[in-house]
Amino acid sequence: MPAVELKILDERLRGWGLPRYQSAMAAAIDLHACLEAPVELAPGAPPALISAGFALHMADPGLAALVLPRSGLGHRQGLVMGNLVGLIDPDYTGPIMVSAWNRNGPGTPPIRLAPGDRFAQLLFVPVLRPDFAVVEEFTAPSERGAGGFGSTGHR
Ligand SMILES: O=c1ccn([C@H]2C[C@H](O)[C@@H](COP(=O)(O)OP(=O)(O)OP(=O)(O)O)O2)c(=O)[nH]1
Ligand SMILES: [Mg+2]
Repeated sequence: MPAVELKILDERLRGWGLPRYQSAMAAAIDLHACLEAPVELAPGAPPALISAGFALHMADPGLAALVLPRSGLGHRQGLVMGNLVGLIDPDYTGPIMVSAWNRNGPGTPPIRLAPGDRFAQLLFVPVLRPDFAVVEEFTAPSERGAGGFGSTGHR
């Protein structure tokens, strides 16, 4: 696949590590928190919008990227995304931003983030963009029909 253009917006990334896969088969690249100073995310506080310090131009309608929590931080510490999943469009050329949210309940300690911390990850995904045929009735029968939301049971 052709290389995706990437612009470094924060020179500190050159020291922290340019966007890269952390292992031979890692699916996502880790994002560094491009902060000026450490921040504390208090439980229940609104998410903080933090730059990942670079911009992309995927320029391919068949491509997009998702901003996801890192499993360890999300599961153990409660650091997740305020938008749950961030979507980066292939025509977006601004800084990759991460909505960092402490999902823990009241009375728990704040989550501390320091400049350069790897605090989220970016997963590239293929995108399908079908055209739509507006119809009055669906042409083909469907075994499921309108059944959803647990209609097939639990066991
Ligand atoms: O976590 C995120 C989510 C979005 N974006 C950027 C890239 C994305 O392409 C753009 C728009 O995102 P989205 O379409 O999800 O948000 P919107 O609220 O619909 O904004 P817009 O009206 O600009 O499409 O914002 C980020 O940098 N980080
Ligand atoms: Mg949008």
